[in-house]
Amino acid sequence: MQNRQEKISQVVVTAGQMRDIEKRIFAAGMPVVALMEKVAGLIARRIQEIPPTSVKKAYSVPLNTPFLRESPQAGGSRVGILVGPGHNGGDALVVARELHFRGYEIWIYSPFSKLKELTSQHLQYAQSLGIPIYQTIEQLPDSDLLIDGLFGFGLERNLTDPIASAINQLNELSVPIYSIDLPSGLHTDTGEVLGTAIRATYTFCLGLWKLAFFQDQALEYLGKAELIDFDIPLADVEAVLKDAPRIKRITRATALATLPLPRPPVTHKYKEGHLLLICGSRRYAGGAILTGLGARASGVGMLSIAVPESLKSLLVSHLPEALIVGCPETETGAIAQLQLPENTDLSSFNAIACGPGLTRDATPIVQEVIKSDCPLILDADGLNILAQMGAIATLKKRQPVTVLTPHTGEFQRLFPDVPDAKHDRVQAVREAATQSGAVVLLKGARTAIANPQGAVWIVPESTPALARGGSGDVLTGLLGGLLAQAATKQIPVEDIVATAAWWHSQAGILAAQERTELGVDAFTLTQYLIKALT
Ligand SMILES: NC(=O)C1=CN([C@@H]2O[C@H](COP(=O)(O)OP(=O)(O)OC[C@H]3O[C@@H](n4cnc5c(N)ncnc54)[C@H](O)[C@@H]3O)[C@@H](O)[C@H]2O)[C@@H](O)CC1
Ligand SMILES: [K+]
Repeated sequence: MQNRQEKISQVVVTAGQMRDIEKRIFAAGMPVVALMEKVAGLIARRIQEIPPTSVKKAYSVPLNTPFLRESPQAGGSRVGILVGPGHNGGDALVVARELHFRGYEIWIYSPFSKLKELTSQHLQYAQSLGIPIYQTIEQLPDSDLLIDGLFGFGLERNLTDPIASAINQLNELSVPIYSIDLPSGLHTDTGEVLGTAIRATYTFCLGLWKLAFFQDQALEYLGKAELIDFDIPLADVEAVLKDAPRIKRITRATALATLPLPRPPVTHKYKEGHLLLICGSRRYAGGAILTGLGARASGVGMLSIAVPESLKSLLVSHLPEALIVGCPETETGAIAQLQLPENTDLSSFNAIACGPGLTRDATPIVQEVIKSDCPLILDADGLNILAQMGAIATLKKRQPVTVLTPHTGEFQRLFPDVPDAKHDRVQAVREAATQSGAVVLLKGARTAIANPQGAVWIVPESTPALARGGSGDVLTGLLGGLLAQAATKQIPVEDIVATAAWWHSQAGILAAQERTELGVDAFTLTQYLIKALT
């Protein structure tokens, strides 16, 4: 049984779902006022706890900046509170009041003339405490920290002046900004910037993770993100999400539970999966090695690698444990024909991963594996060839599992008619999967994986260190190895794909921590895969 915290940390909601969950809580009797007190109290506490060194823009704040002390000296810590018209502004005003009583020097920026009732009451009380309130940006005194409570999930249209230009000016100050719920100006679901948006140093996401936190276009605005769990009952979450296809964050606990560990005490190599990699060409020999090393790290029982004949000895020297199948090659050095060992055909394998380094000259090979009845992963040139064949029509004819692992460019070539790959990556990957019947993994800063029923997994953390040639080849091998091992188990394919993507990201994160973001070449990455689990 997963505990509540683990379950809550997996959930990702849209603004509409969050509103419905909130409605249930209020309908059950929780007073709105009490919930705001509770949530804002938690935020105020976190603001006092966060050490300045963990803050991205900390260079703009001297390390001993007093505003972050538990008990700041009176007059030493200046916090500006940005207040919007809705309950996001109400949260910010409760934070203002709490920090005021903790000895911080507070001022309030409240540019809206019409506020929701509760927000207006909090503003009135703040004023009665003598906290200065300003309506225009020009009046604002200096501060050491800004708290952004302009808009939360209630933002529904583009920001316009004067608030848009005020946000632009606030972003220019070299002062850290902590956003409440999400940086004001971001669309809660797509993460799009609605006119302009606060560039936060830190964001306190309230209650449940909102979808924007996992959309690539939002990342540079979010800063460091943290979930403030305010005890939303799981029953309310379940009641609202019930039949809707879920969007989930893959956590360490889920990924580890999906890995084929521990192994049964009595087993043999073929029981632990037989993977066939089809990869490489004279031009791209390294891709085949990296794919093989990714597969090696998966622990797969048997690994066969089909490459052009002229690459055979190279592959043997790098992967002595693998069965290297040298194939006849074209004049250009691509695989011309799959020449599998005697008594073996494509159905002998538990999974096939096909694509890295093939070149488009291997088109007949890709056509052949698509016709096979073996679970299949297509990557790189495998995807480009599939795109030429017409991805959706081709995949619809295929019965067994297919996994596609495109980056954004490949995705657009595969699914030219799926709208919005730039506007909303999560929606795009979901449509691609439902239309094609494949499990689709869309690579990015936040990789998203969808199954044909529309369920989505998101890899919640990664590193730009992985934006490097060959790192995708490693993922393909790793994923192939896990898929082959899962062949006899009842694990949903998308769980395996998400686990592979999570593992790949974790290895990148660990390698970048030890070697900087410049030190994570694809070969080095393969050396961190096992380390990331231990
Ligand atoms: N979901 C929950 O259970 C809780 C929510 N709380 C807070 O409540 C927030 C949501 O509150 P609201 O629904 O009041 O929404 P917001 O506070 O996000 O703002 C909505 C207000 O902004 C106005 N508005 C929207 N777009 C605008 C634009 N482009 N220009 C100018 N005005 C615009 C709307 O008319 C409305 O008055 C959350 O983000 C969170 O901070 C917390 O107080 C407590 C718990
Ligand atoms: K906000």
